[in-house]
Amino acid sequence: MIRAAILGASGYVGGELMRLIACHPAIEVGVAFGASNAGQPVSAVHPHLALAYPGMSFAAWDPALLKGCDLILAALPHGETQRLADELVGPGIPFVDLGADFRLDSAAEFELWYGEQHARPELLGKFTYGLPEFFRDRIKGAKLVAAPGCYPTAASLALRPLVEAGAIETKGIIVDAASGVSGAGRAANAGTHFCAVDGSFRAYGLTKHRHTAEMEMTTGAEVLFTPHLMAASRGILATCYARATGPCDPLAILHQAYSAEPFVHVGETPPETKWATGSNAAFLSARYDERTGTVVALAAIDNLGKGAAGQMIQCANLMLGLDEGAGLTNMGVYP
Ligand SMILES: NC(=O)C1=CN([C@@H]2O[C@H](COP(=O)(O)OP(=O)(O)OC[C@H]3O[C@@H](n4cnc5c(N)ncnc54)[C@H](OP(=O)(O)O)[C@@H]3O)[C@@H](O)[C@H]2O)C=CC1
Ligand SMILES: CC(=O)N[C@@H](CCC(=O)OP(=O)(O)O)C(=O)O
Repeated sequence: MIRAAILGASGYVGGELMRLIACHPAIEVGVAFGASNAGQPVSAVHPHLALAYPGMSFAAWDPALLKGCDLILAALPHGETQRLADELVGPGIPFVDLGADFRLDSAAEFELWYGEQHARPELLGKFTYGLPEFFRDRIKGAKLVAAPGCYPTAASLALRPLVEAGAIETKGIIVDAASGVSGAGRAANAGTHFCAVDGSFRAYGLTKHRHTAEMEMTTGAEVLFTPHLMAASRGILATCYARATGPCDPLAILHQAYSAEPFVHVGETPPETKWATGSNAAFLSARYDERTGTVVALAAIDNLGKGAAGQMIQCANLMLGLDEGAGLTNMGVYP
């Protein structure tokens, strides 16, 4: 078995990684690192995983514990992977990072969107962007992969084939996307606790959300992105609007682009976040509106699935030469 070290294992993404790995035929958890939860039993922090990890506790960070591990999966707060780069990159163990630290390949872009200097600019560009549907060949055999998070995954899956087909203009694309609250991590704050979210719906990060940079990098188009917070635990729905270059059939373009993709379903029915809950699936649809000359394209994913842990496992499978879908065969949970 391949032994995985998970950093941030006590968080929401970490828990989802451990849930997926519990059913993975070729990967097991070698060590699960926590920070404030170091020393706690896994079952105390992730009670739903009690049967899968009896007797396992979260370890405090110690790079010596990476010895004997064949894979590193990091789901840490922003900035932590830059700080730990020597310890994580140095040993040459295949490493999938879910943080945004190494997703962009230019220090200037990073500074522009994150408002801070990158601590390890020489490592930018050494990571492969972990969106298998577009960069599968580069991920296969890569040692360092930076997997995209939830919003860029959803928007890029919906838009990139339409840009590539020349069906939409590459200026003025609008992405309105809504996320479940788990997208903000386990710790609640004034904007994410129950009373703030229950029965409400709000936009945030107007015009400057940092994920805009990744959407532009992956689609090659100019994007105005507005994220919203929805009163649900999980799920992302991205609704994307673009001016058509002429009459087109965007649904046919998406069908063709993803016909061989194991985790992408293209259909006529506008997708719902709930279809993807607990799975690595992405559900897409699209229309051309003749009256306004607009294409509307939609993508629904689970932010913790295809938007996080599922994507990381899919990348790890490719990096390690395993079956791409290993450990990811479960369908969504519904209702
Ligand atoms: N939630 C989502 O849907 C998505 C999240 N991401 C990204 O994935 C990463 C993790 O997100 P998520 O799981 O939601 O976050 P959580 O806040 O739920 O979990 C964070 C994890 O990191 C640990 N941690 C906190 N501080 C440190 C530190 N200084 N050093 C080492 N470990 C630390 C925590 O340990 P402890 O709890 O023990 O203190 C916990 O295990 C973030 O970068 C996020 O932006 C990307 C895509 C989607
Ligand atoms: C609901 C919510 O707060 N979502 C987070 C996105 C989480 C995520 O995917 O973060 P990274 O891809 O940057 O790692 C946000 O908007 O900041």
